[in-house]
Amino acid sequence: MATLFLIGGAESPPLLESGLFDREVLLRDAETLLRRLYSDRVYPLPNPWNYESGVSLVVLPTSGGADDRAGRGSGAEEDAVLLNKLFGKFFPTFNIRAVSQFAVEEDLATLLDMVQQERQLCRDRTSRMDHWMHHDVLPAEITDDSHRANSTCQNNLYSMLKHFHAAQGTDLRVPRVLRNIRFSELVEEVDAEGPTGPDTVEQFQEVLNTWEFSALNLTTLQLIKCGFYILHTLSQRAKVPTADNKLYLLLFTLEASYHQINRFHNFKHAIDVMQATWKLCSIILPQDHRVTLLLCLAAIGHDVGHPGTNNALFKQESGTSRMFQGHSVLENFHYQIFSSILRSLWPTVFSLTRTDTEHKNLIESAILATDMSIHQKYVDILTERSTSDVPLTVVETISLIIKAADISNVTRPLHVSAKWAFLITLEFKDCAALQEYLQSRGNSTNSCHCAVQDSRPREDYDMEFEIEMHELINSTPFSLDLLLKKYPAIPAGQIFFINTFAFEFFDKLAKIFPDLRFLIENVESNKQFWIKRQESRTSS
Ligand SMILES: Nc1ncnc2c1ncn2[C@@H]1O[C@@H]2COP(=O)(O)O[C@H]2[C@H]1O
Repeated sequence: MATLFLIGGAESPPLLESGLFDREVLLRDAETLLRRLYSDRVYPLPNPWNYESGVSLVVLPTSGGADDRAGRGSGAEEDAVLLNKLFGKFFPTFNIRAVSQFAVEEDLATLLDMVQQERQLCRDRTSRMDHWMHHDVLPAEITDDSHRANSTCQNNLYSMLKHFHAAQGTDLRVPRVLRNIRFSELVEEVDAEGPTGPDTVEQFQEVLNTWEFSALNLTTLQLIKCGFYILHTLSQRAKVPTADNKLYLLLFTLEASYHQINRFHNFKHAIDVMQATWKLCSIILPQDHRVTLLLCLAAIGHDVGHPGTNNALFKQESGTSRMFQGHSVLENFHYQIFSSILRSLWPTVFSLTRTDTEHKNLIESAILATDMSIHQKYVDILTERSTSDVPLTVVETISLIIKAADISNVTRPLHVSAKWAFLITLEFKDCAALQEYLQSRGNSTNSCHCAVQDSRPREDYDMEFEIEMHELINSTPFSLDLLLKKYPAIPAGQIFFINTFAFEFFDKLAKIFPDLRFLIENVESNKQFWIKRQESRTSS
C-alpha cells in the first residue's frame, strides 16, 4: 500500500489523480510526518502501512513567495534532500521519497513513470528480493547529486547497497525533528488503540522470563517494549544508562531497519534471539552484565537489513557481495549497519569494550559467528573443550551463546517452535523462487528497468496471504494440526535441520553447561513429534 503525503499545505492534483497511491495524508510539518511513520509502522500485523510493499511520496510545499519562485523552489528542494537523507538513515527499509512541489510540477511525467515502475517491481516478492540484493545504482542523496533526484530510476526502493551507504554517512548527529519526538507519548497513544497484552513492567518480566517466550504472538509495539525492558535493565546493571527517549529511538530505528515483510528474518526474530541470549547469559554468565548487554545488543542487531534469503543467492558481481569479497556477506553487512546505528544512537556502549582487547570486537565477533557456513567450527570447539581441561575463551563463549540463541527456535516448546518452523519454511520457498528467477534471467545484468512481466495484482494476493498466515499463527487455541494439514512439508524440514545442525550442537553444549540440558531435551521431544508426523504422513 502506498501513501501520498502532502506537507504544510502542498498540493498536487495530478499525483492525487494518478491512481498510484492508496491514500492521501495531509500533515503539518516534517516532525508530524516522522511521528506518523513510526505510529503506522507499529500498526498490528499484517500491516498494510509498512512502507515496504508500496512506494510512498512526500510532497513539500514551495513557499509561493517571490524569492522561492525565483529560486525555483530551492528552499523546498533543500528540505527534500535533507528529508531523504534522514529516511535513508532512520527508515532505511521504507520505499519513500520526499520531493518538492516545484519538482513535481517541473517533471510530472518522469516522476509518475518512475513511481509506476517501482511500484510494479516492489509488489512482487521475488523481483523485490532480487532488487534488494543486487541493485547497484545509488540514489542522488547518497551521491550528493541532487539534480538526479527525479531521474534515477528506482531510487525510492530499498536496496542493500543503498542501506549500507546511507548508514555509513559521516553525520552522526540525530536531527532535531527526530529528537523532538516524545516516544513515551507515542507508545502510550498507540497502546491505547491496540490490542491488549503485556503492559506493566511486571507483565513484561513474566513474558520475558520464560523459555516459552513467543515473539510471534506479540505486536510490533510489544516487541519494541520487550527490547526496551531488556536493554533498559541491562544498561543500568552495566552502568551505561541511557535516556528513555534515546533508547526508544534506537528501538524504533532498529525495527525500521528490519524488513517487516520478511517471513522469518524480521524484527520478531531479532527480539526472539535477544530474549534467548538474555536467558542463556543469565545461566552461563550470571554476573557479567557488561558482556550480557553487549551480547543482547549483538542479538537484536544481528540480522538488520536481512533480505530473507541467504549468502549463496548473492550474485558474486553484485556491489554488496564485492564489498565483503564474497565472505559472510550477510553477517558482515548486518554488523556494519548495526555498528553505524550504535555509533549514532548509543555511542557510550563502545566504552564498555575499550578496556579489554578480547572484548573489543565482541559485537562484531558475535554477529559474524551466526554464519551457518562455519557452524562445524563451533561444533568442533565444543567437542574439543568437552574432552579437555582448556576452558572456552570469552569470544568462543559469546559466539556459542549467540549461535545457540539464533537457532533456539528448535529448542522452544513445540507450540512455539512449530510456528517458527512454518515461517522458515515459507522463507525457504521464497528463496527457491528467487533462485529459479535468477537462473531464468541467466547473466542478464541489473538493468534500471527490471522487467516484471507478470501484471497480476500481487499486492492484494500478498495481503490475503499475510492475513491467512497471521490467523494460522495467532489462532487461539493454536491448531498445529491445521498448520500441518496446510503445510505437510514442515516435519521433514525440521527433522533435517535438527539432524544436520541442531542436535549435535545443543547436545555438546549441554555437556559443557549442564544447566542447558533442557534445550536438548526440548529438541529431542520436538524431533520425536516431527518423526511421528512424518511417519503417519508416509503411511497414509
Ligand atoms: N527451525 C528451523 N528449520 C530450518 N532451518 C532453520 C530453523 N531455524 C533456523 N534455521 C536456519 O538456520 C540459520 C541460522 O542462520 P540464519 O538466521 O541466517 O538462517 C537460519 C536458517 O537458515
